Amino acid sequence: MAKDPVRILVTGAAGQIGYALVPLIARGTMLGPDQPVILHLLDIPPAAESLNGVKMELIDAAFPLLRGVVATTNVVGACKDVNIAIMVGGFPRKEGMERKDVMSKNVSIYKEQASALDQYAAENVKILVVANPANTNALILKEFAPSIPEKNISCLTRLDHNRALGQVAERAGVSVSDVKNVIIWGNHSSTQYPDVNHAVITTQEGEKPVRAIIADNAWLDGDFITTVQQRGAAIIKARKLSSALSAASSACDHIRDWVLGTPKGTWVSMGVYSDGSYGVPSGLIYSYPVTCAGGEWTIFQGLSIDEFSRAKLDATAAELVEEKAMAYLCL
Ligand SMILES: NC(=O)C1=CN([C@@H]2O[C@H](COP(=O)(O)OP(=O)(O)OC[C@H]3O[C@@H](n4cnc5c(N)ncnc54)[C@H](O)[C@@H]3O)[C@@H](O)[C@H]2O)C=CC1
Ligand SMILES: O=C([O-])CC(=O)C(=O)O
Repeated sequence: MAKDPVRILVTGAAGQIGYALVPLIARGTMLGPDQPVILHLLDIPPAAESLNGVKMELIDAAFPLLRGVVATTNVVGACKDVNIAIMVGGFPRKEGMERKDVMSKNVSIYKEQASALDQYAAENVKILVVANPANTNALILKEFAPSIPEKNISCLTRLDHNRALGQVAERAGVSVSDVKNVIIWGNHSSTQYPDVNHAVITTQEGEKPVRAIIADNAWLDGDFITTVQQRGAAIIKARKLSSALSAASSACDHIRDWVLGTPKGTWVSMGVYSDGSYGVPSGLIYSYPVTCAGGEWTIFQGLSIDEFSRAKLDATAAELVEEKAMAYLCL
């Protein structure tokens, strides 16, 4: 029997990530080739005409799975009955800025849109915050949407996770699909900790630790980490615009794994509400290794954390505590 369509909200849909993301959703990359979708596209009035152009192109592309497009500048109309919300709307940083430098512009958007989602979204809506500072925007959204369970609110660190997979694959000379179980800990910022200590590469002789195959701890503990931490800035420097196609693709990966489940023996990184796991203060949106099944994520427990890693997990947590205080000052 044909499935009922799922309503997916994309905010900031007239922007660069929005333009890359909506065709992926309409093609089935996010929820699979048999799942019809209705897209709800939100942007602000100055972008209304451009948003309408995106709607026209979606119609022109004749996507078989696309059962409807709502393009609006009205937050309530956009949030009505949505099952999934991808929150991209906001302002990107420019060269030379840190992501938290756009905090004052963006957190107030998340407070306002939290209320609309709280009141009008479908029960059990799953929310992914992409706009920066992503973890703190997601935390503000959580705090101002009291009826939405915290397990339904997340932020995107899958792009950092995918960047880490890409760096390891290039260095090891293997296919990216043979690398798994890297971890991004903490904030989607330059304090994030890309961790390969539990990551493996599939070889003809089975799975081998990344550290054994790459055999270059100086690189893994040095340039690898800074390359992933600074990749967003490197893209801005090169394109004069921040990452868009990779962000859109990673947002699809994030939702797909959350809804449809992670493959057996694999975890992915998601920014989720911390419960104190791995000694991280509770009450932050912190990126952890998670497995997903039945539409729910679970923090993967029991990994050993060495002294080098401990310091990095703590430093990125400390930045999130600071950002939380800064966000409340902005509101
Ligand atoms: N978490 C992650 O991995 C990544 C996050 N980002 C962040 O995603 C956000 C979007 O990036 P881009 O698409 O490149 O920016 P963009 O400037 O091209 O698009 C943003 C869109 O949001 C709209 N917007 C602004 N305020 C809004 C509001 N109140 N409601 C609805 N829409 C609103 C703008 O009109 C614009 O169309 C930025 O904050 C950027 O820093 C970007 C890349 C990766
Ligand atoms: O770096 C930025 O400002 C955009 C972003 O979040 C990323 O590419 O990871």
